[in-house]
Amino acid sequence: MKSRMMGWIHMDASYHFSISFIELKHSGFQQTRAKGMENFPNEAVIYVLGGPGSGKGTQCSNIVENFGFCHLSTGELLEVEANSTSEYGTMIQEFKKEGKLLPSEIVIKLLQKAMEKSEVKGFLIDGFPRNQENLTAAEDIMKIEPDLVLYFECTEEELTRRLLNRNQGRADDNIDTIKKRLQVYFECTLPVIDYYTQKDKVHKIDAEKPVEEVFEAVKCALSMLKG
Ligand SMILES: Nc1ncnc2c1ncn2[C@@H]1O[C@H](COP(=O)(O)OP(=O)(O)OP(=O)(O)O)[C@@H](O)[C@H]1O
Ligand SMILES: O=c1ccn([C@@H]2O[C@H](COP(=O)(O)O)[C@@H](O)[C@H]2O)c(=O)[nH]1
Ligand SMILES: [Mg+2]
Repeated sequence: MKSRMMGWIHMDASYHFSISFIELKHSGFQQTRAKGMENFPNEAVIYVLGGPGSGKGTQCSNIVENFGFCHLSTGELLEVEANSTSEYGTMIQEFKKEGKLLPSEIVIKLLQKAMEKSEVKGFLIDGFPRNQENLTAAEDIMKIEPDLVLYFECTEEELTRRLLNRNQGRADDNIDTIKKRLQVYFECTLPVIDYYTQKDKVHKIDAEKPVEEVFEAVKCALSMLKG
């Protein structure tokens, strides 16, 4: 029987955190090989990073369609949580509006739950880790290490243009919040990408190109993972 130690988080109403450890039994989880996943290693973890609007979600959809990974966007997980009866709903909406990063404890709890629930054990983790605190939580609490980091590089001008034209009703796609999100990205997330570059995990992709060309580069990066 396979088991793994994972951290779990408790938070009280005044946002104080404590972490305890529970042993999660994996015996009940099916190691299903989804269609398209046959050539990838079991439990592959791919981090998908890049500025807001760089096309992370767009390319993750393409990857899922072609290769069958489980796509987990932490921004979307937070949105779902905010729209539920969660006690953190207001906090999440406020942080998103300000383009600020939520405490790692909240994000990893949602991520852990989604990973445990997924039958497909190859993960595309979109938009995480995006600061040093996230990175430490991923390594020390979740005990996950990416097999590969896809880094979508794009200019600030193009990111801003795309976000202003996205038209998906996102409350943070307005110029004031976009400026704040970009600042957080440059200050907090680029150092995370540098960290994984030092570890030789990063595959940098020119995300300024049309969607189809970006996907060709993505396929090339994924081919390095195949066993
Ligand atoms: N290569 C591309 N060229 C032009 N437009 C693109 C490209 N990739 C994505 N887009 C468009 O840019 C917008 C942002 O894309 P997407 O939502 O995939 O970005 P994201 O990185 O997930 O952003 P966020 O971090 O805000 O979630 C969408 O309207 C999408 O259709
Ligand atoms: O790991 C995360 C992911 C997201 N956030 C907050 O959500 C918004 C939107 O995220 P997208 O990935 O662009 O959808 C982001 O600006 C943060 O406020 C987070 O805190 N942590
Ligand atoms: Mg996205």
